[in-house]
Amino acid sequence: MVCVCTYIGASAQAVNKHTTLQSEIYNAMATQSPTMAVPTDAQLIQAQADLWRHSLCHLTAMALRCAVQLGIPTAIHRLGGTTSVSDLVTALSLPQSKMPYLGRVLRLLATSGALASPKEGTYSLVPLSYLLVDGVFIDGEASQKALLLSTTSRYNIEAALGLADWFKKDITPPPSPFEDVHGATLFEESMALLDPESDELFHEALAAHDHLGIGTILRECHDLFKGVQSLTDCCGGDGTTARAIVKAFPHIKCNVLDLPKVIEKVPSDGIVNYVAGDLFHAIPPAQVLMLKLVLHFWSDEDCINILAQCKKAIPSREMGGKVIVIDIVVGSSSKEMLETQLLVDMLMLVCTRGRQRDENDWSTIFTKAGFSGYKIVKKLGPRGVIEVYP
Ligand SMILES: C[S@+](CC[C@H](N)C(=O)[O-])C[C@H]1O[C@@H](n2cnc3c(N)ncnc32)[C@H](O)[C@@H]1O
Repeated sequence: MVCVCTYIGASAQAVNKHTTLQSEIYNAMATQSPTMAVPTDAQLIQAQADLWRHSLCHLTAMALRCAVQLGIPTAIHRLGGTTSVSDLVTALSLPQSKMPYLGRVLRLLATSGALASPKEGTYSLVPLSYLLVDGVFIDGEASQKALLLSTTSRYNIEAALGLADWFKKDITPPPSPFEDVHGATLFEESMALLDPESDELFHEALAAHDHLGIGTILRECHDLFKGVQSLTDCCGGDGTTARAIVKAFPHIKCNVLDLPKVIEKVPSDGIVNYVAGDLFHAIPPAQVLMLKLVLHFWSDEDCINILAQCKKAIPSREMGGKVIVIDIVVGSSSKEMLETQLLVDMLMLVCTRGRQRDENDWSTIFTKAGFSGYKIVKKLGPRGVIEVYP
């Protein structure tokens, strides 16, 4: 690294006009950041390009949102999986005059990996965009359209725009930036009162997010359920996960615990036993409890309280007692995967009071809740499947 002072000193010795100008620029930078090494010309050009990318990447999300709102993934699917821009314009009944503009949106989406472009001017689905096709079915309804539309909704964007103001306020316990900006809490009555349509979209998005992947877990972590006689899925909603478990392991007796307002809307199915309650107060006992995509929604203190309730509801480790936690475990050798995990953590920061945790965080919480040990059984993409032992 070249120290600022040395660099400026060297520039000052040069005599031509160009270097004098450069020296002035470097001097101005050095005044602002005396410890930062002055970037070279190549670094400056790269830094400017990187800055453009960082400050404009929300437009990739907006381009994807626009594609979903126009029904592009579904249209490509119906056209056989690959299509030209002109066929897409016709299929979507868009004005022909918009064809060049649509081509530019599709080009960005292909470059960012949301579509593929097998040859110039043609576009096809990739697994990501396949998840945005209407009615796509993989181990159940798998379309993630609602998730995309909710994370890019004006409510989420406005909450993120309020982040700097939120940091300056000293309120204990802090509301989320979402609550601070909108005066309503995601997934609660206040949001339904503020905007029933968006509240419905947020719930649809949550269900889409939570339901995708149980089939993979059951296939990849078969041993997790070996010898299990009974299981309570805590915060199991409408029982989608529990029914999938019973389908794969018919001998397991499954309970689903959720709030009364959720359970009263679930028709009994003769497959799963639905229990209305609050996991902070009492959990229906079982050999194994499952907390799938639950704890990231809560603070560390709440997680410890929830896990302490779990411990009361299971038998000893020798009797097969355990809690299965399925949640993000932050940390990956892939920069892209780590960035994904941290972006989801930012989503939690902006919209909820929860957070994503690394292995160290998880270990601390398990110990504080009185558990004797844990094992990360499998990492599935950004998530980990963890067994926690009493
Ligand atoms: C994100 S979690 C559900 C994730 C779910 N386990 C899955 O993987 O599909 C949301 C659920 O937690 C439920 N819930 C929230 N607070 C609860 C509480 N105190 N006791 C029981 N259920 C609760 C909500 O009603 C909602 O159904």
